[in-house]
Formats: sequence, structure tokens, C-alpha cells
Amino acid sequence: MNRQELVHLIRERKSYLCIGLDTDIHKIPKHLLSHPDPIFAFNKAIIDATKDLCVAYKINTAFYECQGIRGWESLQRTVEYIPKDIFTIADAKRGDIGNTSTYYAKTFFETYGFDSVTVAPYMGRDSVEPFLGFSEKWAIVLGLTSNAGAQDFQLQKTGDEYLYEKVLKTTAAWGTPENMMFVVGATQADSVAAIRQLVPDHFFLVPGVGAQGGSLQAITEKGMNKDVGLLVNASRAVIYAGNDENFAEDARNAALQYQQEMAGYL
Ligand SMILES: O=C(O)c1cc(=O)[nH]c(=O)n1[C@@H]1O[C@H](COP(=O)(O)O)[C@@H](O)[C@H]1O
Repeated sequence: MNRQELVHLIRERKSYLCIGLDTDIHKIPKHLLSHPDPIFAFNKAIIDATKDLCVAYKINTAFYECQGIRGWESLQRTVEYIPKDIFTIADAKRGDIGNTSTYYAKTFFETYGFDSVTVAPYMGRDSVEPFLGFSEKWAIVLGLTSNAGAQDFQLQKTGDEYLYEKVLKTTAAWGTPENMMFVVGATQADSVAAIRQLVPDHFFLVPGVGAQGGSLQAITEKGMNKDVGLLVNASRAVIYAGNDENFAEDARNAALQYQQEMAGYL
């Protein structure tokens, strides 16, 4: 999906909600466990219940990879089930020497057909560039993450600037706002205005609202640009809003609350 289509979708749906399919076999309702593919059965119900409220689904591959071959099958069924007009994110946080990154990119963009993949930029330019050479596909580069460990490296100063600022500025020059986004944690709202100044045009993938306590209002006020420029992710707060036979309806209600708040900001 290209940027124009994404922006159009956000405006049309009055939503910049990304739902995280962090589907944990230990957390899904028990009645699904007799299904031949419980993880897909859960995701299918969540997608059916929320697909008109969100503009993106983020599949965190860890929850699938840990199940071995069956997990990859659940992932494939899920990504194929997501309607084609919705943006898809493989949250795999990849990045390696160039030829290896090329195969990571092929895995997620070609084999599984995702629109985007999250990328860890620590290994530098040749580890990120292979993700940028695919038409209408995106690298979502870790900028300032939502977790406490962001303090350990990202929020350390190198000279006059924080390491994450150097990473953002340097990485932005390798791609364009048409093929690169940045991860900016919702728990980092104090830094978002400064990040928006550094990279005014790029989309931000913003995880950390809901279970991690980030504020949708704060991130929106500080991070929105003329094309909205935000995909705000909620995983646990939506998909585990309920835990019984009505789980999909509960997920819809949780997603609807986010969507309605977003509509008010658009
Ligand atoms: O890249 C990510 O998506 C990500 C980056 C980050 O800084 N923090 C973060 O929580 N995430 C992911 O976003 C999701 C957050 O899940 P919830 O806290 O349940 O909404 C998980 O899949 C995390 O792996």
C-alpha cells in the first residue's frame, strides 16, 4: 500500500488505529482451543469484529514463531485473511548484513505479502536499505521505543544530541516518507514534539497506549502532521478486552472507543 492510499483510508475511516494481533495461545478464550488452528480462529473473530474501525493490523511474529511450523501457518492464514485495503505490519524487528536483510525483506514482503516490517537499525545503512527497495512496501524503523530500556541507549547523549535523534536523522536520509516510518512509543509523549520537528513528514507507528499506559491524546497533539502521520497501535487493550464467548464483541467495543476518540481529533 502506498502513502496516498494509507492517508485516504485514515481520512475515510476517521481512524488511525492499528490493532496488534499479539495472539498468545495462553490468553485466548478456552473454548477456542478445540479448533484445529486456535490462533487463527481467534484472529479471524477479532478481524471480523474490528475491520471497519482500524486502518492497520500489526502481527507480532514472536507470538507465532514460538509455535514453530504451526505458528507460521497461523500467521500466513491471518495475513491472508486481513482485507486487502487494510495496512499490514510484520512486527519482526529484523536487520542484519545486507544479503541477510534482503531475505528478511523477501520473507515478509513477498512470501507473506505484508505491507511493512519493523526494522532495528543498529547494524546501520546496509542492514536497512534492503527493506527499502520494494515498491509500495515500508520499513518501520525503531526510533524511540516505549519500554523502560529506551533509557539504556536511545536516551543517552552522544555529543549534543540523544542517540535516538542521531538514529532518526541518519536513517531518514536512507529512505523517504513514502517507504519509511518510525516507531515512537506512546509512553514517550514528552519527546514527540521534538521528534516531529526532526522528521516532519514521516508516519510514526505508535505502540504503548492501553496496557503500557501511553496517552492517545498526548501523542496525537504532539505527533500529528498534515497527513495525520500516525498509526497508533493497541494490542492487549483491544484483543483481550474480554475473555469469554463474547470476546470479539468486547474487542470491537474497545476498538470503537479508540476510533471514536480518534475521529474527534481528525
Ligand atoms: O515495534 C513495536 O511495535 C513496539 C515498539 C515499542 O517501542 N514498544 C512496543 O510495545 N512495541 C510492540 O507493540 C505492541 C504493544 O502491545 P500492547 O502493550 O499490548 O498494546 C507489542 O507487540 C510490542 O512488541
